[in-house]
Amino acid sequence: MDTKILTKQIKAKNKAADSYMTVSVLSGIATTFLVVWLVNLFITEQASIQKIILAGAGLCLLQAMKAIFYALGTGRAHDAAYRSLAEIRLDIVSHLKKLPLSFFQKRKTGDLANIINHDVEQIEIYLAHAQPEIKITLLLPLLVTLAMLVLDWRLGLALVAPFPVMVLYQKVVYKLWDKTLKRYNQSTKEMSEDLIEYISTMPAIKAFATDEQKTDAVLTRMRSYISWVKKIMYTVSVPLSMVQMLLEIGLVLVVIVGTGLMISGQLSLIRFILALILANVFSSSLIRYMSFHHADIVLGRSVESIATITGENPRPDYPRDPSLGPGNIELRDVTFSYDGREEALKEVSLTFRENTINAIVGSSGSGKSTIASLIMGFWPVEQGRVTIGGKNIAAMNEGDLSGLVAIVQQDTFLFNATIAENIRIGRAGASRSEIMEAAQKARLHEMISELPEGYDTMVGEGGAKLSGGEKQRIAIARMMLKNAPIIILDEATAAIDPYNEHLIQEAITNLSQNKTLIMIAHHLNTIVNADQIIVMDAGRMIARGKHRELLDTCPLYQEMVQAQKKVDHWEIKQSQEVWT
Ligand SMILES: Nc1ncnc2c1ncn2[C@@H]1O[C@H](COP(=O)(O)OP(=O)(O)OP(=O)(O)O)[C@@H](O)[C@H]1O
Repeated sequence: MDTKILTKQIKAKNKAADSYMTVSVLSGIATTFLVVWLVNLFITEQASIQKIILAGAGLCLLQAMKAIFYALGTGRAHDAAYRSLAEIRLDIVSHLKKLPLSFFQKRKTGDLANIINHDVEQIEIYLAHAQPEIKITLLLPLLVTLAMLVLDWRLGLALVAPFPVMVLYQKVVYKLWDKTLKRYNQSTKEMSEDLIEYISTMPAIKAFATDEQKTDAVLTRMRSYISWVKKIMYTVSVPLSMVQMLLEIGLVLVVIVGTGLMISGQLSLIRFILALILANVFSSSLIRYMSFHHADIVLGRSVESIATITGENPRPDYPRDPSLGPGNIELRDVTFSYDGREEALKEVSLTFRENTINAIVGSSGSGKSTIASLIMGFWPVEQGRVTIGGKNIAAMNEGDLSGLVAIVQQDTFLFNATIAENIRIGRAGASRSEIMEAAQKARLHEMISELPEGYDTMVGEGGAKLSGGEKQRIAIARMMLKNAPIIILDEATAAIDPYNEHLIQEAITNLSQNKTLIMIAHHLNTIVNADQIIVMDAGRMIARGKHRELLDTCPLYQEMVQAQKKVDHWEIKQSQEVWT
């Protein structure tokens, strides 16, 4: 959704609120006329008890109407604003879900969070407060000008004489506001990006307490934000007081022209009083209009930010295909780059046959995880193709693809919810006994049973209360529930204690029965029995075969096995040193 459509949707007429506000304004104007009529009665000595009671009752009624209809109008406006706010947030969130991962690579979390919180909030301010007020504050001067022209055309002209100057001045001021707001928004965005990054990297910041410069950088950003807040205050308040001055020139002109007319006998005192009251209403409501119009500019900026999300093209929504089955996975001449510059994969062609155990090995950065990401459809493949069961995944429905492939990543993401809820992510609606069965197969059940609250234990933010190995097994339990025919396992690089590693191996064996398994292996001893091992080097596949074949034919594989043996020997030596 682009800026224009979004603005139109936001500003869509709220007829009920508009009509209530109009009645409220008309009641206010009628009150003014009634007061003038009452004053006239006293001046012309025509006031009687009945007339005074009548005017009093009329005033009470009009004031009550003004207040009641104003409350109804703003109530409706608030109602529409909160509905609109919720709808826009839901639209953004559902749109985000459809966007490819490349989008999240380009944008920072703090920036997106700022748009969803701060920018969307501006829409509420506009719809609930500014929009109804802008309408009143515009309607009022219009009616007042008409009334003034009817009262005396010369006074009407005197009132609106400074108006053209004010319009010109306003144009200049709006440009200034717009420019300052742009910088202010940028500063808000940078500050929230930095703050979120700062909080999420707190362990690293603490670890480098003496040398770290991040805190200073965050403080500098905050100071810059505060200075922009101050600038915004000045750029709004100073021009507003100038506008006030310009408008009061109209009031002064009415006083001068009115006095002249009164002296020459062309204007009665009562009409002069009415003109002064009307001129006052005119200038005060135009000043309010100007200050609320500022919200219009803020809205424009917020809509622009929101459109940077909603205007992004989502992955095409292909229809679901019930005939889709697993089959072989093939990569044909795949060349892929994350940033359009460096190639992470170069002309890779390979096949993972259905129901086989496969491993991908290679040095760090050789492209192993990239192969997994492309099979998962996380990134679009622009050169070459990836097929499952002969069907190009680029033309598959997202749900279909996700039903076929499951991934256990190095960093398992856990929600701050209970263990049971975190496992249920594998299949919404899974029963308690299915969750427990999955946990048993993932070798988690014993550990969970020892917790005081068992499956209802909260895991903490990002699974903070669980160990790395436990988190991985939760991910495996999720995959058990999901029961996808293809499993990709991105083995953890960090060392896991032998007991946990043994449990994870058992869990993986349970998970991968009668499935196609692709392991991105860092520990070569886990893959000696694989049906196929792919050796990657600098984005290219340089060999493939079984462990024995590769030991005979692939020098890089031999080197890797030798290096692994050294590490294993070192680890055994280390543990012996500990025990002796
Ligand atoms: N999201 C990303 N954006 C930009 N470049 C990336 C991204 N992910 C990986 N790369 C780059 O692509 C190349 C291949 O990375 P990949 O993660 O596939 O390697 P890997 O073999 O899995 O490494 P490791 O064993 O360290 O996990 C590397 O040069 C890496 O820097």
